[in-house]
Amino acid sequence: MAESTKQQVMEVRAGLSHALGVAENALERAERERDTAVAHWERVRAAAEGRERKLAAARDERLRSIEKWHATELGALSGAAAGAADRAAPGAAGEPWHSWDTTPLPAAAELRIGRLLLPTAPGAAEETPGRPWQWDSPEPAAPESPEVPALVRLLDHGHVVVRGDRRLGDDVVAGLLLRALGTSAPGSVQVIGYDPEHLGGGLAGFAALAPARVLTFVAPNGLAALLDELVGHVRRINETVLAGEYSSLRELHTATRRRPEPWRVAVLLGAGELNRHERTQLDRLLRTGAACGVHLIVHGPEVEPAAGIEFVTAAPGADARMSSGGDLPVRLDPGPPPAVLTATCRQIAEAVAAGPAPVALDSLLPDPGEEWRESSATGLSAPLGDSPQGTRVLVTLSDYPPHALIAGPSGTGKTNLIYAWMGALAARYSPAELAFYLLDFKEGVSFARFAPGRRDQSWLPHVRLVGVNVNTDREFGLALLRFLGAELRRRADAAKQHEVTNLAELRAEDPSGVWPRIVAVVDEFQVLLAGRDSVTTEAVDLLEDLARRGRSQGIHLVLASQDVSGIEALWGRPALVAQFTLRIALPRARRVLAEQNTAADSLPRYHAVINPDSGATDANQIVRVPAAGDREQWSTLQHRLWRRLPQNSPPPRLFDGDVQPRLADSPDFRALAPEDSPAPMALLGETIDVMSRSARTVLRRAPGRNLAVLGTRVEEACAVLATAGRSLAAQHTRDGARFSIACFDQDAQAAAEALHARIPDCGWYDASNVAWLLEDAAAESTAALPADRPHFILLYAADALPGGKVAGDQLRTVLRQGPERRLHVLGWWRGAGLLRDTLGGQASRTDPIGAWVALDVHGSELAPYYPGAGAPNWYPRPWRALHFDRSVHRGAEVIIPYGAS
Ligand SMILES: Nc1ncnc2c1ncn2[C@@H]1O[C@H](COP(=O)(O)OP(=O)(O)OP(=O)(O)O)[C@@H](O)[C@H]1O
Repeated sequence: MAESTKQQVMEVRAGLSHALGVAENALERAERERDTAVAHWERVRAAAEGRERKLAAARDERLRSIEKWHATELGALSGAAAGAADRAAPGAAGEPWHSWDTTPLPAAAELRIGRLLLPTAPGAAEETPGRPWQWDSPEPAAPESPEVPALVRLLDHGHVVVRGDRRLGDDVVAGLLLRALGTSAPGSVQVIGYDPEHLGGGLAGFAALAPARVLTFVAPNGLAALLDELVGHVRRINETVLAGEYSSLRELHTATRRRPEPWRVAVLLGAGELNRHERTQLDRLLRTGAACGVHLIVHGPEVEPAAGIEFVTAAPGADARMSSGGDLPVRLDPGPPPAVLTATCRQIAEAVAAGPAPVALDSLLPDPGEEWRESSATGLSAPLGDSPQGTRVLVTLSDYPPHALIAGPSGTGKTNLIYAWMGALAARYSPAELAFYLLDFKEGVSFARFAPGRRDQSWLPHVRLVGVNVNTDREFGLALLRFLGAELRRRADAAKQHEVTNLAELRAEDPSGVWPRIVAVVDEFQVLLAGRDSVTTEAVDLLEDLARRGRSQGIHLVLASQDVSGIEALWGRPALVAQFTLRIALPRARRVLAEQNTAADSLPRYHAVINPDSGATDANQIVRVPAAGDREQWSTLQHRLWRRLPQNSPPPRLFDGDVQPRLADSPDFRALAPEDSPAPMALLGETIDVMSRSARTVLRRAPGRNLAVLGTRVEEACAVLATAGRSLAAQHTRDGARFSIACFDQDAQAAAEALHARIPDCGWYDASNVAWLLEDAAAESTAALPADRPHFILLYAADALPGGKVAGDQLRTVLRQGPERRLHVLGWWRGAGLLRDTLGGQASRTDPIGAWVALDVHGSELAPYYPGAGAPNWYPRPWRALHFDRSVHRGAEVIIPYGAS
């Protein structure tokens, strides 16, 4: 190969290697530059990432703090809302149904219908990403934030209109009503239902309230009347209760703590169209009712939004709304469980039927140590209780009103009212200022507590007389009236003497005299006036006189009656009734107030209408009477007053018609002493009188001075003869009189023997030897001169005298002629006709029997032994006898034989 070629190859090679070298250098440089650029990029990117991270961290941090703040703030707000709700709706107003119970509150509360669904923080809503906020969980699981109840204002605030789903709306209405009832005192919420579609079915769960009239229904056509009535209440309350002084009952309650009117909640259900009048009245009530405690719950009729009206839209789930909650969803509570509803209604009805808790008697009394400070010179005044407005109601007896008429059906508290009144008077006036005379014609012993008894020896110091169990002894009423009549005359005489006209003046003129005002209380007085007989006639005359003239002499009558007949008994005597200007009516009392005055019809239990103006409506005062019936409470007062009495003060006279008096207790018997009086006195029994006096017949030396006891009742006949025998014996020394007893009835043997044993040297005769006695007595009776000592012959069953005509003639001789010669027969005949036989048959004269005591013998049978044409008015009754003595009596008197003593 040529050199040049070689050369050329070498040159090419050199050129190539040079070029390669250059290229390698360039590559190397380029690669370095690339590395530098990559490193730079890497740095920039790292820096960028770092920055991004920092920013994200900062953002996250910020977000977290925002969320935290939000959650805290929301929690605090819902906590505050829940707390406020608890305060606004405590107890039964807000408690869930499962733990619900009634809790009467001092003031009206807001009422829960469900709960407000508040927004919650996003952290609590993981399941629904993408939504910044969510409504809290519809499940009943406890929400994160405290539950905020949805509350509506009803009582004392406004009205509630429920719309939307009918069934859920019914639940809202039921819940609201139950909470309203459960948060107020029983009876203070009255519900009136208008349910034309379901005829009350919409409020069926509340049916238990109906008997207590806490719930009433109006008829389907009664809406207008109901609205009119409610408007009437609003007008009346505005005029007479708020009377310009308060703007609402709520304000009145806040100022005085009193609530004189109930809340009236009218529930209007159904979707009927309202007519113009109804619409106008409804609008009136919506505007003005709440201030007067008249509230509407409307679930049906359309109502325009207005202040004070809460609109609740019932819907399931979270779709319910209430107007005061804005857009916040409401989850409504279910309706109250039926068991809770019925149990509560029953409990409320029972509480209403049982009436309000009694007030204590102490509330009427002055403080201990302050008793007996008042003067009765011008009248007697004492509180009887509080009015519904909380003011004291004073009851006065004076010149006007002088007398009182009290009426109330049995069990309404008439006796209690009398006790309370007496207690209030007795604590204020001393016995020198006030005296009570008490008579109870009711069966029972209600006034007995005022007199000493076996268990309690104390008595009410003012009480001078207590008559109990006198329902068959109308004569005792008469005796009281006679006694008061005599006292009236005594006072009138004293007034004349001092030239004064009334008690106040008499007391001023005669400061040392004791002139207490007398209050005579006659319970069930109509018994006294029942019957067309001499007792009624005389009682009415006496009553009339006392009522008319007693006023100025300080004698006050208080007549009480439980039934209308009591008042009717007086009704034919307008002049008498007119004097009884103080009228007291207990619940449902009839005729005691003026005819148009119906206040007693709507009186609650333990209340009374006090009316000092003859029952005129304007003078009504309602009073809540305290409980005075409780023996404990009463005896505390009685003992307190009794201890103030001076030692040895006499107890009152207690006349108990059920108790047989004892001869040994008779003041007249105890006063007897042997004195050989020419007019020995045979006591016979106790008279029915204010003073405990013994009936007597005087066996002086005069024709007819014999005594006949007539009737078949052995025990009573023996009691009368024993009384006569013992009292006669007590008036003679051992030899001062001769006593002979003859007994022809086996049943009377023991009693006759007992008397025989009590009388010293008393002769004893029976069928075997009575002939001697009669022979002897007949001879004495026809002797020329009277005996030097009396001879009392006591014959038991004289009609069974043996010895035929001879003995009969002898006895007749003794009866006719003996008394003039100091021989007196005290005989028991077992019938009025049998006595007539002894005297000689139908045509015979009866004047040998100057005195008689009749037992179970009818008045008509006594006619022959009674002067004039008539017969005494007498219907036999156990352990009572009729006594008549020609020498002293105008009419016969009822007596009570002395019992075994
Ligand atoms: N104001 C009252 N507060 C509490 N209890 C009362 C009150 N008034 C009466 N009661 C109670 O009611 C019952 C009946 O009362 P009360 O005997 O006075 O009636 P009444 O009208 O006299 O009845 P009756 O004529 O049948 O005797 C009693 O048990 C009594 O204790």
